[in-house]
Amino acid sequence: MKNIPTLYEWAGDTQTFETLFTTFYDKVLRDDLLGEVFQNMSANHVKHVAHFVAEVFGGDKLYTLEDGGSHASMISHHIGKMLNEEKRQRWVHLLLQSADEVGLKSDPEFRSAFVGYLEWGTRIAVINSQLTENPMNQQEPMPQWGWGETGGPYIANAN
Ligand code: HEM
Repeated sequence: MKNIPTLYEWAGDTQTFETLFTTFYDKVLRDDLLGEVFQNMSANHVKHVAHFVAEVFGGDKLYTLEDGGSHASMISHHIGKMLNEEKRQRWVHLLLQSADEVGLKSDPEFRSAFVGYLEWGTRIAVINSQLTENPMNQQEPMPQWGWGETGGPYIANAN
């Protein structure tokens, strides 16, 4: 097939991601397990995470060019947070619930790629949250996610 859209194009636009994460963090802040974890999040948190994921999915570079973020700065937000599997699973669960609620594209291929990214990203977040220092170089490029990824096993300090 020619002209395969990026995950971002298939999902919609920046507003799609902002709506998704607005609904998600509404749930997170009311959640018995995650509410406390995010109680001090910044006013821009929702927008930043939406922009980060949209950029990873092939959208405009809003996180790196407008929000002043980088892959390393995203990682730094998780360092020392001591996240665990229970919290990770709740995070994924609430995001998938939000995806259905806001009517995110639900075809099997898109959702497979979406869940694949969430599994990857959240597991990296938990691993990094056990560290006391950010292992990532500021120059590291943003990750990119497409319709079928990973390319090999986990290598410590590579993410
Ligand atoms: C695909 C997975 C994930 C992505 C893309 C992601 C992305 C981000 C980004 C971009 C920020 C910085 C936001 C800002 O600039 O204000 C951030 C902060 C944070 N994330 Fe994540 N995250 C992921 C998974 C998780 C998970 C699973 C948890 C917890 C269960 C988590 C907990 C946090 C916390 C506690 C912060 C800092 C909040 C604060 O400022 O107080 N993240 N994340």
